[in-house]
Amino acid sequence: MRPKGEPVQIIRASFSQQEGEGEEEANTKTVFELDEEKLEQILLNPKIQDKKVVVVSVAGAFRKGKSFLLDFFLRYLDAKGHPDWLGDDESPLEGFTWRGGSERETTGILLWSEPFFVKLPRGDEVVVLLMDTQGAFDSESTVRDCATVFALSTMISSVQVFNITQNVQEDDLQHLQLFTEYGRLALEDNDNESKPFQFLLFLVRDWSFPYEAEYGAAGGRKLLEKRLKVSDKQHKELKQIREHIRSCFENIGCFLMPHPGLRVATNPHFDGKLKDIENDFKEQVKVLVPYLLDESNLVVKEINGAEVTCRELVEYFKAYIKIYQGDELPEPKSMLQATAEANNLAAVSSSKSLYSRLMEEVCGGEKPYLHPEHLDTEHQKCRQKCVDTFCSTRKMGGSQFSKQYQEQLETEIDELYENFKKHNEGKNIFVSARTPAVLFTVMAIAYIFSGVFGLVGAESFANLLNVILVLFLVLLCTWIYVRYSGEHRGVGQTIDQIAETIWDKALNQAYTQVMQHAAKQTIQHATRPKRD
Ligand SMILES: Nc1nc2c(ncn2[C@@H]2O[C@H](COP(=O)(O)OP(=O)(O)OP(=O)(O)O)[C@@H](O)[C@H]2O)c(=O)[nH]1
Ligand SMILES: [Mg+2]
Repeated sequence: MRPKGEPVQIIRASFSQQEGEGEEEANTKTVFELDEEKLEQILLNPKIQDKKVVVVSVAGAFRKGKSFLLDFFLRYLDAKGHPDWLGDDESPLEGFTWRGGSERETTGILLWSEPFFVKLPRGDEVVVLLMDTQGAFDSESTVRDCATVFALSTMISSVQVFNITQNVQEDDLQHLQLFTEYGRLALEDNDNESKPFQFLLFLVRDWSFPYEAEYGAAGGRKLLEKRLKVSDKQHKELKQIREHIRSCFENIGCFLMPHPGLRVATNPHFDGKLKDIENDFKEQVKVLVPYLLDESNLVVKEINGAEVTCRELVEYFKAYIKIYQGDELPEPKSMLQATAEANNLAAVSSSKSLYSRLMEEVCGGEKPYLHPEHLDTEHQKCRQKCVDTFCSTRKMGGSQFSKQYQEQLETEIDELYENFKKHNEGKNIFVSARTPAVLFTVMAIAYIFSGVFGLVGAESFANLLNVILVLFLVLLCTWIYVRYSGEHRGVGQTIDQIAETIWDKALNQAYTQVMQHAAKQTIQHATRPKRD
């Protein structure tokens, strides 16, 4: 008996070609697109659009029986509380497409087209939506793709079934942490008090140790308590993962499922008939499905504490997908890539501090002024030494990967050198004495010329020069005060600028012109034919 309706792909993955730096670096990026029309057809159906919604999603690694399990959920909801909902032995399992084999089946995110209505014990009728997702870690998806699918389905659903096999392993927890963080980041809700997601169920498939923890929710609870336990003796990293997971979900459960039997797992002709499935498995399916979907266990979707209707969910879908289409979220990295990056950055940082240390010895605070050419030679020596140290430090990721970090190191060293250069210049007594020297020169010139103009009777010129003399005297006194007291440094800088402009525009030019003129005279004199 096929349930009414069909799976509808509302989020599909498409590939877009991205420009790289070189031709060989051009790569494809998966873009997740929302099929708004299909989504609206389902959720804006007048019969359901204003009803509160329960979204049950199943996510996890690929080829682990997610779609297969969802078809049992469909049977249960379709039977509307009938005790024999599991059906007869001969009907094949249909609904969300599932199949055997090692290649991935589901892509993107799918919803079941027909809504299921359930009356809650509190009185109102809600709509239950089932969501199937693309399996993570297939060979065609990047870490970003897997994180996006998992994060999106976690953000949209009120119940996230995290489908894993055989045990709750540390790598499952690490992936869960990465993926949920990717979701939490997108929500931009930095208030760490409230938990962003509702119910997470670790669903352990093929549990083979019922003698340690029995199948079902009670055994699951036992296992989960052990796996998510936080103790003082634990390493910080393990503690952090567990605290992170707990901080993301209001409620966390675990359910242990038995193996469905070899016919299910290995027979290519198995079509989902109940008669081919082990009894243990069927028994636990009969417990698991009501555990999630019974009217008293349904979890209505809430966002920021308010229950969400189907119509509102459409808007959330649109908003969330936009976040993942944009570039504002950081790129989640594979473990090796992230470690290689950290290694390289650490090597850059220690080489940089070596450069600073070496240069401090050459031209640090206490050291006297060094001729710029000499400083440059020292800089080249230290720079080479640091780049060599960087290259010889053991780093993950290979030499090609570390090339960009070497370039980064070189630019950062050059920036540091600019600072050392400025510092060294500051120690040049002639440079630091330039401002008072210029001010004093202007005053001297004004004094002499005012005397000359006084003598020839040009009183108004003489007076003007006296005013300039007083003005520069004031500037000189102010400059000395600023230097001495360290206050009003802006005023001091302005006076420095005035002095520098006068030096560049007038004195320096006059000096060069005088020198050039003198040189010309000397040459003319030397080349003039001698008269006997
Ligand atoms: N070992 C084992 N196999 C199962 C279980 N449930 C289903 N299978 C088999 O696993 C295979 C894959 O099932 P699917 O439902 O297509 O798996 P999926 O996780 O949706 O796979 P993708 O869509 O590729 O991500 C089928 O051959 C099922 O018969 C289970 O609990 N244990
Ligand atoms: Mg599937």
